[in-house]
Amino acid sequence: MSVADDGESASVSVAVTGATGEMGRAVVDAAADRADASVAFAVNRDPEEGASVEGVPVDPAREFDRLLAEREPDVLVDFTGPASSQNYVAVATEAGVASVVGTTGFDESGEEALRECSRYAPVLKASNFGRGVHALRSAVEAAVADLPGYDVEVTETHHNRKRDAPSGTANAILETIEDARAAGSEESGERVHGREGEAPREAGEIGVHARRAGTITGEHEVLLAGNHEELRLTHRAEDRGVFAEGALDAAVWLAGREPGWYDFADVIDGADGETNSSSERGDDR
Ligand SMILES: NC(=O)C1=CN([C@@H]2O[C@H](COP(=O)(O)OP(=O)(O)OC[C@H]3O[C@@H](n4cnc5c(N)ncnc54)[C@H](OP(=O)(O)O)[C@@H]3O)[C@@H](O)[C@H]2O)C=CC1
Ligand SMILES: O=C(O)C1=N[C@H](C(=O)O)C[C@H](O)C1
Repeated sequence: MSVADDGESASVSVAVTGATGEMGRAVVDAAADRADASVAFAVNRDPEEGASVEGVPVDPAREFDRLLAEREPDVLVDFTGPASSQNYVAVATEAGVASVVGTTGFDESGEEALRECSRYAPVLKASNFGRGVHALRSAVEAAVADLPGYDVEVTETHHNRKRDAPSGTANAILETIEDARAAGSEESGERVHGREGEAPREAGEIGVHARRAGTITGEHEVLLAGNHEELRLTHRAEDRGVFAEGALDAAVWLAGREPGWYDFADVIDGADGETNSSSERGDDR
């Protein structure tokens, strides 16, 4: 962390991986307009010679260890893929650098590998850095508690390049629904992914639908229906800058914390330095 003349913390420096991807670009772009965060360096798997984003050179990923040692960033910000994310976080942890992970689509062993790193350095992982999604999950929690027995269907819609389904955010919302039902002693049935053929709805099941089309940034809808009425709670991201700003807020919050496992809820709710404090809302793959 660089220090201003008056002794106040001035700017958290971040290493950006996947820098020529959609989110990597958005993070570099957002950092350029902030006083509290700056880019220490940016890498991508195999950038073209002389590649840059917003004037920041993009180095090849094979230089990652060297750049960590030379530039000493405070925090890694990673939006790549599950396999590369695990590698980047492991190397950053080894160097004593905190990690903010926005990548989604981890399986259980990938998630476990990240959690193992969080024993040695701070790791903050969130499937969605939109503040509105945090509010959506709170609203879903309240609605499920107030409407026991209502049918619930979750639908997410994303651009046609997205690899994982359902989205990490949809999985987090599903956890929220199941936790809220459990808290109210309501039984949750299976998650049913799409429907085909003879497939009548069972009581308690949660329908899950993933749509992929065009350049849609990201939309999540939770439909609750029963008692001849319906409630639809929807979040729509209009621009990836929303996620990038949230990830940088998380990086600024995470810098200098104790090793531990953190969530974006900790940033928004202002948890102060607890280790392994998050996860009250369950898994956030
Ligand atoms: N938490 C949140 O708020 C958000 C999370 N996401 C998640 O972030 C991730 C990235 O999304 P997005 O930016 O749209 O995707 P892109 O495909 O646009 O970018 C991914 C980047 O990661 C790199 N990458 C992928 N796999 C590897 C690998 N095995 N080794 C090295 N580099 C790799 C790609 O390199 P190359 O160009 O060589 O393929 C690319 O630069 C996804 O998991 C997505 O779900 C997205 C938006 C918001
Ligand atoms: O891949 C994306 O684009 C997004 N992925 C995240 C997810 O899987 O939930 C968040 C956001 O919806 C955009």
